[in-house]
Amino acid sequence: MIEIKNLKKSFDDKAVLKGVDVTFDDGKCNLIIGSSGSGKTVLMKCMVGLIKPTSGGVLYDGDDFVSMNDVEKKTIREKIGMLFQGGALFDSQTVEQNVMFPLDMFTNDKYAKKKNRVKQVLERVQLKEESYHKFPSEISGGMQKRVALARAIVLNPKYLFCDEPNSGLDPQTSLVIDKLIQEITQEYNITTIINTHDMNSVMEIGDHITYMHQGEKEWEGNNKEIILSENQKLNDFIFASEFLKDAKRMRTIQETGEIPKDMPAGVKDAIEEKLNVDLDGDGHIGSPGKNGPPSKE
Ligand SMILES: Nc1ncnc2c1ncn2[C@@H]1O[C@H](COP(=O)(O)OP(=O)(O)OP(=O)(O)O)[C@@H](O)[C@H]1O
Repeated sequence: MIEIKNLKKSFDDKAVLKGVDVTFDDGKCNLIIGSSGSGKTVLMKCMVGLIKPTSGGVLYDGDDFVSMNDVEKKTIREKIGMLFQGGALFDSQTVEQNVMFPLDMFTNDKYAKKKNRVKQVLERVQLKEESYHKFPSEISGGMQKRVALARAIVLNPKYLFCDEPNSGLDPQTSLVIDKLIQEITQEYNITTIINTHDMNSVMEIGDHITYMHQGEKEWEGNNKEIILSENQKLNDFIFASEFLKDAKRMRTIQETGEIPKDMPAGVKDAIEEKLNVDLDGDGHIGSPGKNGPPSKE
């Protein structure tokens, strides 16, 4: 668990974070959303120690990272995995070498043990052995993201930070990467924080969503609550963003009664709840057995 306590950050006299309080739980995909300049990246950088906050706390399982000395901070950093925007793979190293890099840096393990661990995580992200000796330029964008994810989890992190994990990917590949991050988060009970602009991700894997607006936490909730939220700023943000296409789809559904084939299940369920109708005829409003009232048949 990571707790952010009254976190403030100013650059000169410009307040960028104005006292943020939020808790990110284990085993959950915690998404941070908000328009450009709202403070998402500064918040994430304060959490991993790349920026020193002006005041407030960042508690990793109860221990305040901000007030730790360098040795203590190192023990926390060793438990953090990071998936950078664009993947940030080393172009001149093979897939296997890229994933082995953190093991070379932070462990004294023998080569055979490291190789075995690399194989294990590459298998976990479903990368075929034939790509292990390829260079990043020789594999697709989706495969590069898998490699970057494998590298982020190779040291068994307790906390995983992902900055725009879907940037540059098509919607279908984005969904695959989202699902992979979600599965890994649940499987290893990781506290995962994802900075994203992708509303499909919000609907698919948003266990907990923090909406940032002008340096403040304006709203928090899950992917069902976000659709039903009456928060005006949040709704303005949602409808001004990529989600517009889903809003349009919603209108299409209302007008024609047809669900677009490529609509993610989470979006469909949320729209069912918003409209209070069973669009796909599965006998439920929202996801079966979990959310929403039973359909009125
Ligand atoms: N090192 C810095 N020095 C001065 N101002 C900064 C610095 N880093 C960020 N800022 C300012 O802080 C504000 C918040 O920036 P931040 O990068 O956190 O936004 P964001 O929500 O992540 O936006 P985006 O979605 O575009 O990445 C912006 O006004 C930015 O100019």
